[in-house]
Amino acid sequence: MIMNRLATKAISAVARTPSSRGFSTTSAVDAKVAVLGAAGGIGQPLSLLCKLSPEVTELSCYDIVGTPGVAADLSHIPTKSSITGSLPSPVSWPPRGNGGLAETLTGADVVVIPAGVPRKPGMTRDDLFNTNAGIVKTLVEGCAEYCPDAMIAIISNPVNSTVPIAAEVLKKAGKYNPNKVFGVTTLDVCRANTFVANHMGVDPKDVDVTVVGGHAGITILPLFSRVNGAKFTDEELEKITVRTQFGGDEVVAAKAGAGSATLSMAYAGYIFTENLLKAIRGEDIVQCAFVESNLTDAPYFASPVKFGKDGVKEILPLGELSAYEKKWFDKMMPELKNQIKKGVDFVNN
Ligand SMILES: NC(=O)c1ccc[n+]([C@@H]2O[C@H](COP(=O)([O-])OP(=O)(O)OC[C@H]3O[C@@H](n4cnc5c(N)ncnc54)[C@H](O)[C@@H]3O)[C@@H](O)[C@H]2O)c1
Ligand SMILES: O=C(O)C[C@H](O)C(=O)O
Repeated sequence: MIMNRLATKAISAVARTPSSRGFSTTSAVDAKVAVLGAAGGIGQPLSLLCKLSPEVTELSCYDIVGTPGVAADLSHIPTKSSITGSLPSPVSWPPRGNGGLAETLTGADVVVIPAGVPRKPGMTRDDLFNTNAGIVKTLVEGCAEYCPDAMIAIISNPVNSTVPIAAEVLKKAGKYNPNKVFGVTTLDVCRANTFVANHMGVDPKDVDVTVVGGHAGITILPLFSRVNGAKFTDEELEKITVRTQFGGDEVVAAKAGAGSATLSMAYAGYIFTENLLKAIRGEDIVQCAFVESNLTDAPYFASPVKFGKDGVKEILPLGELSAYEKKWFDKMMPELKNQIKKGVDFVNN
């Protein structure tokens, strides 16, 4: 329930904000958000949503291409947040300062990372590892140097490996705070909510599915047994569970070589980010996230997490799984642990 209430509130905030007449005055405290990979399929709409958000006062967009244009474009939207766009070289919009990662990250409260290549049909998320592991490593090294206290929200796939990569990079730099590094699994929750609401014939805002595990195929485990009033035949439950686990593949297939989910991910990334900013401002927030965790014998696990101003405040108990969910849980664990280990080894070997 909590996440959906927040999602609804967040959307109504957006709906109010982009008036050509005025500027939102909702946020009381300055908050800088940096989007790394901001010129990409996710990065552009995510940056747009951040520019519209009353929770963001400063938005810095970074990519290896295109960000001066993205920033100049977004800067014409009449919301009160300031905006910059930087490339790795000292090129930025507006043309001042040194650009680069240093300017992008210095002073950031939240860093959101959708940088990296997306899947094509026939690929798994793990097939992205060779390219994206290095990208995430370099960007998080920048975070360690320029914004060691920021919360880091990782979207780049494979999330089950890129989050451990980020943690190991920060450990090496002596800057790791496990409460401030998260993999974004919100899109799995969005999909589960949408699919179950369609099944039940209710408004998606009235359901909030807990999704645990990781973010790849069978490591995604939606706990539909906890949805009040939901009734499934065995066949229906299997269908909706597998559809949630492989929702990403559905989009990759439909895009037919042009990438993976971007618009729904921008929405999900924005909800996650805005919730972090609300937590920083003192609201108690509960949302699912892939974090360092001792709930299971996997060192990282996605589950409902309570967030406060310093990041993770409490990882909520997993609770009891149904027999059907336990079957998936047992199947998922070896895969999840392998993908985590692959990320840890990438930095240390
Ligand atoms: N966590 C999730 O639920 C989820 C959902 C959808 C997509 N994703 C992942 O998000 C990533 C991005 O997807 P997309 O569709 O936006 O891809 P995209 O190719 O459209 O955009 C990626 C952007 O990253 C930039 N980039 C590459 N190397 C960079 C670097 N070193 N520094 C800064 N920027 C760099 C590219 O220039 C590009 O603009 C993919 O890995 C995809 O699998 C995750
Ligand atoms: O499926 C993908 O490769 C992108 C993303 O992880 C998703 O779940 O949509």
